[in-house]
Amino acid sequence: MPAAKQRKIAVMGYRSVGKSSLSIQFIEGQFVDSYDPTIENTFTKTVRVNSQDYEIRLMDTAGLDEYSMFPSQYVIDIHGYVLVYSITSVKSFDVVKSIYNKLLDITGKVQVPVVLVGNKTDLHLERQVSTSDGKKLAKDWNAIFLETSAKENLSVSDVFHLLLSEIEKANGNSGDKPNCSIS
Ligand SMILES: Nc1nc2c(ncn2[C@@H]2O[C@H](COP(=O)(O)OP(=O)(O)OP(=O)(O)O)[C@@H](O)[C@H]2O)c(=O)[nH]1
Repeated sequence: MPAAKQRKIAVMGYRSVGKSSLSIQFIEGQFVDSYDPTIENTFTKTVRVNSQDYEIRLMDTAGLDEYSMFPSQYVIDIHGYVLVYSITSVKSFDVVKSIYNKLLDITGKVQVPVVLVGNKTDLHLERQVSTSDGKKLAKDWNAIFLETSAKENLSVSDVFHLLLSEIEKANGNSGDKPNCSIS
């Protein structure tokens, strides 16, 4: 059995889009229906994907807006990003675009492993961002796109599993081969 790989993932987006709820649903398998703004939280969990164990450190970050500087502590050492908006908020969709542009700017990379997540699909009557707009944005970024509901635990673990695969690809690994790159 290959040794567990350590992967650091940052969950970012506008306020109240469900970053903490997605993180807690993935790590603890529960949904807490209360709102407690996050300053910063780190969660850890070991998961197995494609016969490889990963020790995930999940950084649940404070909500940003289009005027926020990209927080420097989420540039170095982060292997991949979960960028979250709420399907009930156009503003949160705009903010996620601004975060992505700042991320590329500050890392100086043309591409980083990203999963774009449209959360709160259970609130379909309040939808303001269409699935096709989300898909199109992710295509422009060459990123993975998923719609989720942290409340109903819909596609939540897929977000993290797919991001781990993207990180492997970015490291030049197609799957379960040993990772010898220095990234
Ligand atoms: N209906 C519904 N509500 C959700 C979902 N995800 C989160 N919420 C609610 O949205 C509110 C904000 O959720 P949080 O997870 O705290 O959002 P956050 O993005 O971490 O917020 P900040 O820490 O302020 O950045 C809470 O009341 C959650 O219960 C979801 O999938 N469906």
